[in-house]
Amino acid sequence: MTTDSGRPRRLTILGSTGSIGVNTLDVVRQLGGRDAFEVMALTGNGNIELLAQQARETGAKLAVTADESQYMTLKDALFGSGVDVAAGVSGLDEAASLEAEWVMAAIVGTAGLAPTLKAASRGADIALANKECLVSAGELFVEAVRAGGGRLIPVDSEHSAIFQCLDNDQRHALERIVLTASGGPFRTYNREQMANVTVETARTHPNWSMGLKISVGSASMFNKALEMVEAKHLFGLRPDQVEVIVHPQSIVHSMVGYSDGSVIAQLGAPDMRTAIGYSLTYPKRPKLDVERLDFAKLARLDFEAPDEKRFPALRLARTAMERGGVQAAVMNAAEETAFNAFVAGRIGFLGMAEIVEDVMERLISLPPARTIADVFAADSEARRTAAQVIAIREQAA
Ligand SMILES: NC(=O)C1=CN([C@@H]2O[C@H](COP(=O)(O)OP(=O)(O)OC[C@H]3O[C@@H](n4cnc5c(N)ncnc54)[C@H](OP(=O)(O)O)[C@@H]3O)[C@@H](O)[C@H]2O)C=CC1
Ligand SMILES: CC(=O)[C@@H](O)[C@H](O)COP(=O)(O)O
Ligand SMILES: [Mn+2]
Repeated sequence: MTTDSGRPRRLTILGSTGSIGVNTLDVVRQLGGRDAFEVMALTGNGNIELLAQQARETGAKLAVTADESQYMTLKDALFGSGVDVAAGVSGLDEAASLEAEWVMAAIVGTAGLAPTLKAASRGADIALANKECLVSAGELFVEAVRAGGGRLIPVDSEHSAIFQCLDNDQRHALERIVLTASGGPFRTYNREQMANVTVETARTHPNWSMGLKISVGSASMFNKALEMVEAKHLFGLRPDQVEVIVHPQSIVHSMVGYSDGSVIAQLGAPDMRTAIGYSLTYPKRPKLDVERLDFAKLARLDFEAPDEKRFPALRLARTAMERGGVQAAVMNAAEETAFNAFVAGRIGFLGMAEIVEDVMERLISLPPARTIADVFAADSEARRTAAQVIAIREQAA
């Protein structure tokens, strides 16, 4: 995919060693590899072997590990390759600063916010997989992209679907969006069954192959909770315009409802390369080697109302959106902290939502964020509070 001047399009992948990162590199290969794209920077964290391999294969200018202690390992792995190496927060900043026209934001969690903001502020098109940017920083993030002059192109499958279904000429007639949710591996479990699940079962998504954090988030439906807030900011919606429907097959990726009763949906196999490819070639569509839907084989598509009693994350997202201010940033940071505690075996599966709710109540009076620094402050406060709540629960147990 060359630019108008015929030179390869420059791109950077923040989080190239993760599930989205690997899929992005596959799409880049399918669309012409080095003939069509110039890879400026690739970043990872702990998976140094894969990062070095990707950097060599793509001829990246710069490879960055977020983990400073891995700097020498990465340097050694790339010895003689001509790839520059950097590490830590400053390394991520350097990666985001290189002149790539298109940046895939695929770092997991709030760690992705600062480098994505850096790329946005210098005017890069942002392909946004990292939903946490929008959940935490909301309008401030949208404004940063707007001020930079680049485009914000959603990659999250549901938001890509809505983006594909939204006709800008009909914006005035948009009534609602309907986010589909698989329901995760515990869709049919009762609360007693959910209380004792392991990380291994929680990370086993019925349809998608994804990183650990988002997979567990699908199981608790905190992924959908984050996506509700993400959608609100991406498409400028009121909270009551954001609906969720459980759709166990993950074939309908989401829908847009208009004032004449029409509902436009985007369908496809559960394969992130479609959304990634669209973000890379938008407004054109790429030709991709992904599965085509066979409707006769599919035979049926099911839908059911979500159960907010078994999955309180959805209720918490609605509360966060209605309260506004930094409540969504608090929800996001508390959830990340609770997720880490679940993975570490310190709390049970249901404890995650309980901790998030507790932290949101404790921090209900935090002032709204005027700047990104305020967002980071709220995020830190929520992590501190969540850590305290977890410690109190452990003492009581
Ligand atoms: N996976 C999917 O299909 C989808 C993902 N998303 C979103 O995309 C983002 C990435 O998800 P996914 O690819 O599944 O996640 P993964 O866990 O698979 O990958 C995360 C990436 O971030 C890097 N990373 C981890 N910790 C840090 C850190 N502290 N600082 C900098 N980099 C770090 C990892 O490096 P390393 O591996 O080297 O340790 C890896 O490159 C998330 O926000 C997720 O919600 C959205 C829709 C679908
Ligand atoms: C691929 C993607 O975008 C994920 O967010 C996926 O949709 C998770 O599925 P559920 O959260 O609906 O289980
Ligand atoms: Mn999604």
